[in-house]
Amino acid sequence: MANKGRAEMEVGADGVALITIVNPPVNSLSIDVLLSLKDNYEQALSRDDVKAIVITGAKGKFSGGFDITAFGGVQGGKTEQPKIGYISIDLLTDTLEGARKPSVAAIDGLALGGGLEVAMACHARISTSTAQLGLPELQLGVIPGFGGTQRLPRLVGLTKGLEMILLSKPVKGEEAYKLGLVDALVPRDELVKTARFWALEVAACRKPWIRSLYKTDKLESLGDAREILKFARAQAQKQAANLQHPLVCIDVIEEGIVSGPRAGLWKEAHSFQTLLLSETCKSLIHVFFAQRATSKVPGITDLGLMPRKITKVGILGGGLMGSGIATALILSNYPVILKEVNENFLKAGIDRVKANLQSRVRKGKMTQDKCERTLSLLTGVLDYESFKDVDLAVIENVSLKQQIFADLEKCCSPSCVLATNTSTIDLNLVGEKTNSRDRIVGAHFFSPAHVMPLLEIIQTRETSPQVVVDLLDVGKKIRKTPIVVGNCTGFAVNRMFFPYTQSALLFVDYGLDVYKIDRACTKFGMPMGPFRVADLVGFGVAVATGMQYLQRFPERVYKSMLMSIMVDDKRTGEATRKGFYKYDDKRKASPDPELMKYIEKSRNMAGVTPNPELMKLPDKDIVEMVFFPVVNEACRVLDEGIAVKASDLDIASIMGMGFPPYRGGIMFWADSLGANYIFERLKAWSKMYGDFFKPCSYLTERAAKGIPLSAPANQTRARL
Ligand SMILES: C[C@H](O)CC(=O)SCCNC(=O)CCNC(=O)[C@H](O)C(C)(C)COP(=O)(O)OP(=O)(O)OC[C@H]1O[C@@H](n2cnc3c(N)ncnc32)[C@H](O)[C@@H]1OP(=O)(O)O
Repeated sequence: MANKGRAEMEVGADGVALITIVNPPVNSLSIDVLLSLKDNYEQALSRDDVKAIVITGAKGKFSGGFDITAFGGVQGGKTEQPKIGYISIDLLTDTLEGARKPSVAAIDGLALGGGLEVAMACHARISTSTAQLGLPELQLGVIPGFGGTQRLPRLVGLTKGLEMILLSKPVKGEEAYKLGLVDALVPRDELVKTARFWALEVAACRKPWIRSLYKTDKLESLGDAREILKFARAQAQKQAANLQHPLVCIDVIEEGIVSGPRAGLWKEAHSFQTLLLSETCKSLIHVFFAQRATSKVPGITDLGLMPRKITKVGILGGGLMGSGIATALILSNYPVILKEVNENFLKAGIDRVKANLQSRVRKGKMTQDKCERTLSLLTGVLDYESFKDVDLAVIENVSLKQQIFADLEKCCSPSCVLATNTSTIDLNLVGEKTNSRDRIVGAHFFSPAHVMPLLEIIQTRETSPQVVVDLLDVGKKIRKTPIVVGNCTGFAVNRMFFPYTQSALLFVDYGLDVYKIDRACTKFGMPMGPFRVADLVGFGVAVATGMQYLQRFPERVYKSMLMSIMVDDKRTGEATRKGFYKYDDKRKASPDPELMKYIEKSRNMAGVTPNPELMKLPDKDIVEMVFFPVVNEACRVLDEGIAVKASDLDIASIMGMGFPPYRGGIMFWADSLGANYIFERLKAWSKMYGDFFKPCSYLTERAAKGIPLSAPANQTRARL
């Protein structure tokens, strides 16, 4: 097999060996790179003409960390791994940090995970101000495994070290310098030169020769350290009660503080190995690659098309979504023209954008000055005059979309992409009165649009691949994760979301408690249960969406009357302070005993007698009852070719519905339980509760053949 990357060494006349990590695109540390690093080191240490060593990464990136592609091989038992502790102790600690010749890391671009750990094993670090330094391993379900749990707290202090590791939060060079993580900041073109000089100065004992593993000046006293660790444990459990690895990480850090850094290194190495094989790690690695795979769309991104440059965006409608989209765009430096129908609406739209930016200023995410510069990218207009030179026009939920598209066709340049933000509307209808159907595309943002990370890009049969490529590029620039889907009622995310609420409503009619369902879902890892979400979104939207589904899929909609009954009583969710929960002045939700009267009415209307046995169900069953219909619908979405691949639905469920990422997304989770198990349960429920649960043909077939739900189907009738 071809080598996966290498480290290259060049010895200069100054006596410095420059070792460069070369493994595009992010110079990840594959086993090949690490072994080659070791070879180079041994050579540098044995050569008389080498006085000091500088490590850097090729093409302006130090290293993106351990090679994540190798995780899968290890988990599947296919890749042989070096023995435990070989990299972190033998190589980085004993060979590199313990060497008789000093090493300096020259950091530009990124030093993440194992990359930063290599740098921390060096005796000094020089960085550019824009470099990103961090230990994001927890995001992947593991802990730093090359000494990071020991060295980072010793370099930046325990509190900051814990924050960076537990939140997987990198810092920029500037902050790293203030924290003492790097020793000097220099411009990019002076980086290697300064590092060489620094390394020679260390060798000549004119600059400190620091082994970070044994630094203690930044560490708190044992008593204080224990308090800090106790607080960190409580926080970690509060944030994600189902996750073990943050707690393991804190234990490993504690071991180093209590029993010394070498004991800490050993505990780290063993824990890393165990966590690597955990379900959480497997799920999170899957999510890492699935997220990157969403922008690889067969038949679109493999045609060699380059995204066209979008220099200006026009937005029609400055309501909640329009203003959110405008905010997202100007935050990424796109000039935006916002059109409204009258002065009042326009002012309200611009004020919303201002409020969105001000909220960032208040949270310390943006300076007032930057806020004003960003806002200057927004222009409000009342006519189409300035639309002549826009490259992308986004239409918010305005009535008369057809007319608007016909108008736009006349005003905009013939190459302008015409995008509509919609959650349900049929795109074919929207473009009916134009000759521009090839440049009409859906851009479904999730509210609040400047915060939520997902962007559904909806393609009709006529949308050109170029237009999709253009929108994928804009999506990436405004830091959204895009998924490309076909045109249908609800597209991918809402198609999956609908059965989630439906199933919950059905089981309330049959005797389950609203709050018990919500609790089971949040314990499973959802940020909110289906009823709390309905309160947040407002019943108006939920009831209207329900009607659309009823029209489109009458055979599998459960007609619960509960929400309509509550709407009749002006009880429509959080906005009215009363929904499934009641809300106090601070919008804190609490269960409302009054709810029972609506539930009883709903049960009467449905003609069902509640079954008290349902209240005895364990949380696991409730979760399955709520989510298996979602799996069933996800299977239909795949089968119909609305989504191209199962992993896109994993990302859609995580980013659009809040499905816990550490379960890998809806399809990945379903496969962990097995198609047959899901099929059997749905079949049993469909006998008891009706066709809402009836397993679809895709699920039935895969269950019968024992094929995983996410395995690609050769014969998928792609609608894209
Ligand atoms: C023992 C150690 O402690 C354990 C570890 O080090 S675990 C690894 C820790 N490192 C990380 O978690 C960093 C993960 N990577 C990232 O966050 C981001 O990729 C990044 C910030 C490095 C770059 O982001 P960005 O420029 O947006 O590019 P992005 O699309 O994400 O990545 C570019 C490519 O590099 C790949 N890549 C990124 N990091 C990688 C890694 N550590 N290993 C292998 N491949 C990696 C991506 O899969 C992608 O491949 P593709 O082009 O085939 O899809």
